[in-house]
Amino acid sequence: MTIFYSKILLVCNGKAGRGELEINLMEVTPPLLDICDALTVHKTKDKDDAEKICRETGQEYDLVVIMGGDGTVHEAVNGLARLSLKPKLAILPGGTCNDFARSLNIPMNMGQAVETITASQYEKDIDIVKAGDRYFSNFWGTGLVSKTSDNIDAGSKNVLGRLSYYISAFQSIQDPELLNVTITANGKVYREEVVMLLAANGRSIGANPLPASIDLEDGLIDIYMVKKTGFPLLKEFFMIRSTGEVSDPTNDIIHIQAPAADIHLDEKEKVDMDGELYEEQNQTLEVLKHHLRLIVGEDK
Ligand SMILES: Nc1ncnc2c1ncn2[C@@H]1O[C@H](COP(=O)(O)OP(=O)(O)OP(=O)(O)O)[C@@H](O)[C@H]1O
Repeated sequence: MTIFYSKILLVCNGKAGRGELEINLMEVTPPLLDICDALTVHKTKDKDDAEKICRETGQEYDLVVIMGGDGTVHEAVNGLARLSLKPKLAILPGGTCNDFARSLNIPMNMGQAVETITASQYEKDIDIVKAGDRYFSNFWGTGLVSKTSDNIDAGSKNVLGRLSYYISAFQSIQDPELLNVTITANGKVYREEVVMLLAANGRSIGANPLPASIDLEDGLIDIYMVKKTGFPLLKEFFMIRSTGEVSDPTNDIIHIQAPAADIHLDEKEKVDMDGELYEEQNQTLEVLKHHLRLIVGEDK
């Protein structure tokens, strides 16, 4: 049964992906027009534009569709998460990695992706994580994760696409820096020296599947503290395997699940949230259970 919308806002990132904006627009606008009274298309002119339009006008729409990559989705989530009346959200994979779209089982083919909206078969109320005064839908990471994103230059990302993530990861892996972290979660305190700290809500990073136990609807964030001795395992996980499973009999990667966590880093560090870089030292993460309603693809 097709749902009919009164007003749809389509926000597209003109700079995302491989410059295929016009082709993509021609593919997605006719089917979207078929399921609504009015379709507004907003092409971002600059960074932060998607966040601003979602925050300022999101309440006027019953569906917001983001056609862009994880950075544009991150902006939209930050614009919509703080609204009292939140529209439904749909993602069309117009970026390079499209990790959040992958986490939602949205097809990577644009024509098939728009069908997830027009067929309106599957929807989920998914968790969003509040991190200080920002929000993320997919992941928060520091150490190797943020170094990896820092090393990606826009040019190589466009040419090589997802491959550049592996190359960049490999480069930063020559010299893994150690971070001292203190995490308070579930009434316990963890003090660890790590090469990477990852808090995951979604199930994909750099187009790599993460462990299948991560769930977007469970009200919990999955935190991985990767010690130096866990580094070979991490490398194997990201570069060789792609099954989305991690086995760690030696406890070199500590995994906890919690509804909230206080993170203290001994020094201010670059933090990657959904592929966007921030600088943080103390950060409180709080899961907002079922905070946004998303159109999703069929469960695999
Ligand atoms: N019109 C614009 N001009 C400049 N920057 C923009 C514009 N619109 C969005 N941005 C920014 O461009 C960055 C990259 O966009 P986005 O993440 O959507 O694509 P991508 O990097 O190719 O995809 P992915 O993150 O999935 O690999 C984001 O930080 C976003 O905020």
